[in-house]
Amino acid sequence: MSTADDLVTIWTAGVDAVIGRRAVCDALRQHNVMRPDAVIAVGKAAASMAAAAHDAFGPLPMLIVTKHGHVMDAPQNAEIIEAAHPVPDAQSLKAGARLIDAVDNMARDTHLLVLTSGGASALAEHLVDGLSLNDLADRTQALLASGQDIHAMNALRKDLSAIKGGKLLARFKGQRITSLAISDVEGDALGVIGSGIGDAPADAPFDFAPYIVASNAIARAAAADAAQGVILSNTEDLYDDAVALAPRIAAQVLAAGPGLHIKGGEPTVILPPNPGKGGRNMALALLLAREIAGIEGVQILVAGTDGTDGPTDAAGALVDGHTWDDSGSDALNTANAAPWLDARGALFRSGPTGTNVMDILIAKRT
Ligand SMILES: Nc1ncnc2c1ncn2[C@@H]1O[C@H](COP(=O)(O)OP(=O)(O)OP(=O)(O)O)[C@@H](O)[C@H]1O
Ligand SMILES: O=C(O)[C@H](O)CO
Repeated sequence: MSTADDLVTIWTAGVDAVIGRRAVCDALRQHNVMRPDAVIAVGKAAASMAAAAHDAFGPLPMLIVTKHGHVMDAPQNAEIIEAAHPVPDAQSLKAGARLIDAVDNMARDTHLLVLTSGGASALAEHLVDGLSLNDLADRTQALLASGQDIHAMNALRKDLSAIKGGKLLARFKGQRITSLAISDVEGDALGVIGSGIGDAPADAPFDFAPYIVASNAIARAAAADAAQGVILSNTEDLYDDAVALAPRIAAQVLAAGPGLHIKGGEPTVILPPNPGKGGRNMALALLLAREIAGIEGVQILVAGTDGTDGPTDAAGALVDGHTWDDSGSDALNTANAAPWLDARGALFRSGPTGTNVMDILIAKRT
């Protein structure tokens, strides 16, 4: 097996350990979750998470809200709304209205199972008074280009929303909510994942049982287990601007001997006006390619665990000492890493994965 295959194999082992269907299936068993009366699933992993509920309990009233193209595992009886990501569209508002309608109409003895995963912030929305869809789309575009981290972005999103930050579940008049979430945020807080669409207000009158069922840490541990080589580091420290991260990561890898480094998190990027095509993983990969240019025996894979990096069809990229040439500077300045990396065979396409635990980087030095 080539080194490139090794990195993809290790990354894939990490992602496989946190697939929605598997994570929810394990959690339902571990926490002895009783059969719910209804299921609401929102996020990029919603279909996969909902499939586990169907596996465990059979057909149930189910509403799934997910990103276009991420419906592969959805149970047949489920109502499915596909919406845009990362910038909300009219479908996101349709999803928000349906979620409100569904929760409002639940009977007093209802046990509701809520399944949340990353992407939910964009995929479902009900606007506060005075805000239009265009306003929301413009504000979201500006936020995404600003280089702010997800905690800062979602604090703002909660203020603009009538369903985020516990507001959807505050409407519930039933008996019990079990809320299972796959975390794609630093610190794994339910109130931040999907801007807290699966969270309940502190004074909720119903029984509320929240659990985080998958995370970046779990995926990285599984990746480390699957690796043959020596693991030199396994850390969740990809939380900075990609421009600042690249030299730090390269220095760490080059200073260490042969072996593997695994990193998790979510780098940020500041986009120029009218950016080209790319994502934060591709931007980081391109910057790393420049750092390791001409050096033999180093390979780095960095990719989003949901299978899509920014508005592209690839998860990320795999670079080595031969990837970089000076035309890469232009791709960096115009945020156009996707076509540049694609032309060099460096893009990594996994397809939608059924999970979303931020990004994973694997660096190998031989
Ligand atoms: N041309 C580009 N080059 C680099 N990064 C880009 C480009 N276009 C968009 N991005 C970045 O892609 C990010 C959105 O990525 P993506 O669609 O993978 O969502 P995400 O952050 O994983 O979403 P969520 O957290 O909601 O699941 C934004 O932070 C944005 O800055
Ligand atoms: O949807 C969101 O808000 C992000 O993916 C974080 O969960």
